[in-house]
Amino acid sequence: MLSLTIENLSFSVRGRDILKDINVSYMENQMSAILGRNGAGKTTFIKCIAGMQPHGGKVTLRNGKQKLDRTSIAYLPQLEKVTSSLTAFEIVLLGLTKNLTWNVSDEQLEKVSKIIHELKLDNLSDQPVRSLSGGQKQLVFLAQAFVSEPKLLLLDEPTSALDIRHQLVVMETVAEYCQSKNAIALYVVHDLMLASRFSDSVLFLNNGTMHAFDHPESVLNSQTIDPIYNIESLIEKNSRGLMTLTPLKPL
Ligand SMILES: Nc1ncnc2c1ncn2[C@@H]1O[C@H](COP(=O)(O)OP(=O)(O)OP(=O)(O)O)[C@@H](O)[C@H]1O
Repeated sequence: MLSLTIENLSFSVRGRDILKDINVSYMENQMSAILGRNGAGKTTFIKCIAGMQPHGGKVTLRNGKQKLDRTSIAYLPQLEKVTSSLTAFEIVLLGLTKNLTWNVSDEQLEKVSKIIHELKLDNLSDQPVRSLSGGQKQLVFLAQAFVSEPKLLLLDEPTSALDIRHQLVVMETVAEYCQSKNAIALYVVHDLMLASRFSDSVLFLNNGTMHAFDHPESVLNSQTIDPIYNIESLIEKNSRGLMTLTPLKPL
């Protein structure tokens, strides 16, 4: 059984606490949203887990008794403007850089073709990524994250700048990946309704501390949300039992 355990995770810069004593754990097949205001520490949190940021405390990714290292983790940064003239195929191939040499093997090319096919990107394969739409780019970079078959996906705002349909496509693709590979996905997101729809748990960070960590239905309520964002909101359940949030006013 795959598990990710985070104990007393802390990070400070010049005496300022950016993250303080975060304790959370996740099990395989789980998707979990990381929520909080701008500057709350969300990106720093997933960078620490990815091993990209020196930190205090302990992060342990384990499959049964076996400890897994960074090669089992894929990190997808916030997509800035992509200006690369590499093709979609080449971008996905770069997801295998840990194992790439000057000679790319048929097996590696086959892996790339397979994931491109699974994400229905075949007809974009030869196009430079800079020519693709935001949604298409996001899927290409997800394919890059998937191609090494990581056990832990860390996604920083994978749905930002996407229309509603592409948000659903991306989130469903991640959910299917977690189920089929018995993986864990943590994703930073600002859309609370998307978090409620695609999470087994949500972590609310507030000024670098853990404000709440629980099932979405226990956490996504006005008592938790309003003080964090300093707003007044109306939160209701619709006929399908899913959350709807109407922001009423800033306080
Ligand atoms: N290496 C660093 N040196 C100095 N300050 C840092 C460093 N890393 C993060 N910070 C600060 O820590 C705070 C949290 O940053 P972080 O990017 O993690 O926030 P965030 O919740 O992801 O924000 P956003 O929603 O705006 O993307 C910010 O004030 C940021 O400036």
